[in-house]
Amino acid sequence: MGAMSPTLAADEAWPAALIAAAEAPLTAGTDRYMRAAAHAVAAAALHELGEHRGGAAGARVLALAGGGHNGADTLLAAAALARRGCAVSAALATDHPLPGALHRARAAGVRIADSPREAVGGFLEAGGDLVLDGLTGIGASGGLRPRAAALIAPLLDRTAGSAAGARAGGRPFRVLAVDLPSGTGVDDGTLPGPVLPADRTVTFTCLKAALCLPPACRLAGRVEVVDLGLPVPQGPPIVVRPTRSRPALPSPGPEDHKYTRGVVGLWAGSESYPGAGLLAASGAARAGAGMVRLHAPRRVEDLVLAARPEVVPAPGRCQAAVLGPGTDPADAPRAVELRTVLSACLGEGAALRAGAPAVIDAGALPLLADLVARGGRCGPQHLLTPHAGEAAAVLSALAGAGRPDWDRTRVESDPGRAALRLSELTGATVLLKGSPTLIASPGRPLCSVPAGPGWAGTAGSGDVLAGILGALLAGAAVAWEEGDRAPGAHEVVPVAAAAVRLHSRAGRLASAQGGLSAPIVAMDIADAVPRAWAALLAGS
Ligand SMILES: NC(=O)C1=CN([C@@H]2O[C@H](COP(=O)(O)OP(=O)(O)OC[C@H]3O[C@@H](n4cnc5c(N)ncnc54)[C@H](OP(=O)(O)O)[C@@H]3O)[C@@H](O)[C@H]2O)[C@@H](O)CC1
Ligand SMILES: Nc1ncnc2c1ncn2[C@@H]1O[C@H](COP(=O)(O)OP(=O)(O)O)[C@@H](O)[C@H]1O
Repeated sequence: MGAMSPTLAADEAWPAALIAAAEAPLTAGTDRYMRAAAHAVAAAALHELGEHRGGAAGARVLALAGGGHNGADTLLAAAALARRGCAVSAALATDHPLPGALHRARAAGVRIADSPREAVGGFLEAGGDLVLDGLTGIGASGGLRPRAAALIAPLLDRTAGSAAGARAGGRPFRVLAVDLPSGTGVDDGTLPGPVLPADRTVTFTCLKAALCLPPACRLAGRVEVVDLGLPVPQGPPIVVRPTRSRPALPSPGPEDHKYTRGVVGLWAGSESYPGAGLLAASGAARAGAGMVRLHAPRRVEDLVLAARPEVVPAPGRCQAAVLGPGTDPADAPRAVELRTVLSACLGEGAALRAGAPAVIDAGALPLLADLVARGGRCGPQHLLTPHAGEAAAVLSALAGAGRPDWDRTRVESDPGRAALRLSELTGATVLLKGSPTLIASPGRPLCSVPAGPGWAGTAGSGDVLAGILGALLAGAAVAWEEGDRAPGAHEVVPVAAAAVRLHSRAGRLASAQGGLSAPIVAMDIADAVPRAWAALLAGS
């Protein structure tokens, strides 16, 4: 291991097996790293107790510990809290805890319960303050085994919502997860069984997929990545979660003009959903498109031009197409028009430059599924933007007769796999929208982009995103056109991620009212894009 090996990756996740293999040469035969992990957990616990009850002295803490190193971290953290004056009980889910850690916990005054289940009951009856969840870490597989699950069951009863939809709020105690919430699918973010939602997770060295991918990541609370001095695994991560890096936003210079900034061709809106045309046009215009050319029925044109006189309702060259926001599948002539443009983007026909970048949204997704089922193939420059229901429909359409079907519930319970599968089947870059939005592109790690506040999940919000994507894609496509080449996934994903980050940040800024979050409408998100742009460029 070279001296320069990084020891912290706060935005990237590797599979558990690679993490374990990278750290094994250093951790064998020493408890130095577990002590460092325990120190970080205890510090976070003291912070939680400070917020929750004003201090640690006399606080009631319950440590749930399993038989692996994660349980040992937790017992050592419990010992540290006992030394700070907390009343700490440990409920063990194993007959074989790591002996050194158990001994130290006992010596520090941690009460090791003879009946772990009674210890949990006692914690609840006494109005306990903080649970340390150290049942399992990266060494776990499958859902929690019965003995561990029995320890969290009474705590879950005090947690708002069902097990799958549970959230940390609305209960009288805080939960701090060690490395990751026990029982989550470590490498895929699924929920194979019950999980105690955390208010906060202290994780070590790098992120874990369970902390980036829904539904598991929604149960992790605030995530903190701690540097223990252990090496980050070599090779590409499985998930990246871009929150710190500067996003791929263009910065036009004096030599630029509207055409070098990129023209968006927008096929959006219908008699039934006219507003989608305006929202998508606003997203594109606000996100720096040099020009937006609108292709829409007269009613939509009138609506858009009344609010956005800069939009051009005439055909002409464009660098990226946005197809489908608010288009009506029942409008047959319009479907033919969309299909022609879509076919050209896939390289079959002359309506648009062959292989032209495109955002394929809402009403255009079933048309795309049909084209791919007939042998068409997308490239990474084609961005599919389904929500879970639309992803299920496209996956089902492509699965073929007699193959196991995807439905919305299956997509929602394993969105990472759904996004990867959809990208594999189509060749496209897939943005599976939600909180967070997942981006899958051929040969790339999954990218998980945190969402704005829940208020951003409002009608038309996806139309605004489609417009923002179109603007950034058109801007990037100017260079791809000049080079007369199709871009690789490594060039497209940063553009897509930047657009989602802009949308999320705009949602957050629009919703912010005096430190709290208030309702917004989709147009508020479009209007806040310039502020979001500046905030992201400033690195704030
Ligand atoms: N090594 C070090 O110095 C450092 C390690 N670090 C920490 O160690 C963690 C990794 O430790 P680990 O490899 O021991 O695995 P861990 O996650 O504790 O779980 C294994 C235990 O759980 C059990 N178990 C398995 N599946 C289960 C299930 N479904 N339901 C219930 N139980 C299940 C399994 O039982 P078994 O299969 O052996 O019977 C075994 O007892 C890592 O996440 C980080 O926190 C850091 O402190 C850095 C320094
Ligand atoms: N809970 C949530 N928190 C934040 N953003 C969300 C949430 N749910 C959905 N979103 C975002 O809202 C948008 C909804 O898109 P979509 O379902 O296509 O809406 P529409 O078709 O009405 O425009 C997506 O960008 C999605 O990521």
